[in-house]
Amino acid sequence: MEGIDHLADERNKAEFDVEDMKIVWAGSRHAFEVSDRIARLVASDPVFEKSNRARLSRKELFKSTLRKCAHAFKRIIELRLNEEEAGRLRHFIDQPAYVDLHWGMFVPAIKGQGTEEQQKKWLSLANKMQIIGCYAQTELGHGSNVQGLETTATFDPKTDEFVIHTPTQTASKWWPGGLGKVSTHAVVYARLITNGKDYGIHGFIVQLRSLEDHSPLPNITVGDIGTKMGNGAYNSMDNGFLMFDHVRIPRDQMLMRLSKVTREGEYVPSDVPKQLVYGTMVYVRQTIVADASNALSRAVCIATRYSAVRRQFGAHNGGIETQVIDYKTQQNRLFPLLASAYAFRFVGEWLKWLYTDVTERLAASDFATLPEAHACTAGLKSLTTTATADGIEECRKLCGGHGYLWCSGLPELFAVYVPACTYEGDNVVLQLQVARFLMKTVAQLGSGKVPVGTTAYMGRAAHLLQCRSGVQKAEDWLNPDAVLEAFEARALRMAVTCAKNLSKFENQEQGFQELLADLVEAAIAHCQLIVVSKFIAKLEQDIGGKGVKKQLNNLCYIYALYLLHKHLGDFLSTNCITPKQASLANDQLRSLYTQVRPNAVALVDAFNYTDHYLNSVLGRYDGNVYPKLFEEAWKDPLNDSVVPDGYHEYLRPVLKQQLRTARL
Ligand SMILES: CCCCCCCCCCCCCCCC(=O)SCCNC(=O)CCNC(=O)[C@H](O)C(C)(C)COP(=O)(O)OP(=O)(O)OC[C@H]1O[C@@H](n2cnc3c(N)ncnc32)[C@H](O)[C@@H]1OP(=O)(O)O
Ligand SMILES: Cc1cc2nc3c(=O)[nH]c(=O)nc-3n(C[C@H](O)[C@H](O)[C@H](O)COP(=O)(O)OP(=O)(O)OC[C@H]3O[C@@H](n4cnc5c(N)ncnc54)[C@H](O)[C@@H]3O)c2cc1C
Repeated sequence: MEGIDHLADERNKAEFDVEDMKIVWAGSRHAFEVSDRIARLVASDPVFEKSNRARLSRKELFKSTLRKCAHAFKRIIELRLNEEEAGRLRHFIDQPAYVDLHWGMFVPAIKGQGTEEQQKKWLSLANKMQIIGCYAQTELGHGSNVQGLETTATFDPKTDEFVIHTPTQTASKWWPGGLGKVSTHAVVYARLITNGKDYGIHGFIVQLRSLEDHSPLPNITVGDIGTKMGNGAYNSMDNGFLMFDHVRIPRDQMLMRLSKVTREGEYVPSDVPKQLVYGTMVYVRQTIVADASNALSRAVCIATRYSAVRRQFGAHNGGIETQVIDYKTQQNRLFPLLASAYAFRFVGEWLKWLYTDVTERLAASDFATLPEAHACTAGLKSLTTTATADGIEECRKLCGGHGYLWCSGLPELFAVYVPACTYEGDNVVLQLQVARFLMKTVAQLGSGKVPVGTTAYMGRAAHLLQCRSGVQKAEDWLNPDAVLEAFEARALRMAVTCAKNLSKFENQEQGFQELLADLVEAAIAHCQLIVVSKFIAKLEQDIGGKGVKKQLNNLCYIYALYLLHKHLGDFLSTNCITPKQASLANDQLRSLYTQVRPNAVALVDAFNYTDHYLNSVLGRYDGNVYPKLFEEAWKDPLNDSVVPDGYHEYLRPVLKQQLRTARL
């Protein structure tokens, strides 16, 4: 059956041009061409083979990760890949590794917080990987509460050095990726103390290991924190612990772009907002949002192809059974995830734009949009990673029993992805940042200050607080204004209710703590509005290609109406819509599922994933699932022998015992 496309019928049904959709998904023809070329390069290189990852011991997995990283670096140099191509190469190799933190956090931290001189010195080493760095912020005792970190950096004016110290066990750095076994350097976040005064958290570049033999430098204790969830999965990463015993570093290894300590030990605060010390997190949260659509689309691609291959029930007189993708329940679970993958793609594109914009403004000393950029990156990181982690697990269930096999690709994808709900900010803690931002915005509504950007809708409070949806028939829910108004009214009303409840407390902070759960829900409503509005904005762009826009339109309204259905309680209790209108939204949703159905396989083909990248028997491009499941089963080490190891010691005696008992 090799070579036959079992999904050909599905592909023939498509009502749009997949090649054009591939360009939309990639963001541009250029981005598509780069991704396509690099994905094939990775897939054809045996060093990047990954189908046996689950069977490797932790040590073997880690060593093979080092090999892949070294080989990737060699290929980048040999092929003279530029930054974009190198990034795609790492992406398609698809194995969490120290390089993610080196390129993803260490380098950006120095770029964002180092002076020009510091950048020149450290980036020239880091860019050539003559040093390898990580981002050492979290401690055993504190992760979310960054202000609560305990590691100290005390200035010693006698020697012009900082003394980095771990005063307690809970002050040990704990979690940084790449720290455990690889990094030679770290950006360490510590409390800056000079002249006996504590100036709070600042970043310092600290060398951890010898560049000659890789042994830890004196007074540094460092190691791996242990095995994490799942076979293979995130265990290729050496998340580490780190303790300092009065380790000395030169003063100029404090990252001094924002604030400085002089030779005399005087602290010179920055004239820019001190929150910029959190800048690396804003950057990484933005990349995590862009990455959410990768992970979700991957799971959806597997579940969609397999749902078209899999048949259950419905056969009459020995005829062919029903493809499970034809069941409305399957569609109701799968298609909103397909729509979410596209929605997150477009909101990720927009967030990248927002980040670039705020970076340019900051460079020109315009800090006005920083709070919004923080709220958007925090809130969307939280929203998209939660939905993606839940979505991957849903895709596993959509694949029935076979989804639970490692070779479906879904268990490992889930185990690799799910910590995204925690790292770079716990998802609840991050929504509370959005809630604080919303409460501030609501409080300013009467002050004449006009809300802008993603909170501009709050400026129309007079209308949005009292409007009633004008939807009268199912098709009215395809009107962007009707959808936006419902989402805006819901978000605003939830935020205003929280603000009103807050005002009942004499102590605002105490009130905030009391209302945490409601505040998180209001923040989520605001973030969902952002995603819906950016999808609608995408549709207003000039999108060419046969039938492409129609498909995107369907997906956009599936995303919005599915959210409306899922959060119906919010929409009804805030009186934004009536039960009748909710029922019309459901009718429309069912109709959209019917329209998407013939296009579903082509819509996941548009992700342009290679079989290597998917690493899934169920998600194979050719749909040839069953023979390949057998092939994988035969490869399992348990099938190396017909009679298992341990039979003579542990099975035979039991069986014999039972036999004797049975005869009695
Ligand atoms: C191919 C490539 C694909 C890439 C694909 C992805 C790759 C990705 C691989 C990932 C691999 C794992 C990488 C994990 C790497 C870690 O996990 S690194 C560690 C990350 N740690 C965290 O995120 C900690 C979370 N905690 C925090 O961010 C902060 O402490 C909190 C929660 C925001 C609280 O801050 P706080 O200063 O204690 O308190 P708060 O009063 O709330 O804030 C003070 C002010 O600062 C503002 N503020 C707070 N944070 C910020 C900020 N970040 N910016 C601006 N302003 C801020 C607040 O709004 C507030 O403003 P005002 O109201 O005063 O005006
Ligand atoms: C795979 C992985 C990789 C990581 N990589 C790095 C790295 O490279 N560098 C690094 O420095 N760190 C790294 N981290 C650490 C990560 O950033 C932290 O774990 C994360 O910020 C969450 O902090 P925490 O562990 O202290 O959670 P906690 O804050 O202890 O959270 C525990 C619970 O308390 C709740 N909670 C906490 N505070 C509040 C509050 N104010 N209000 C309401 N609820 C609250 C949370 O919602 C959560 O349910 C990594 C973590 C993981 C899992």
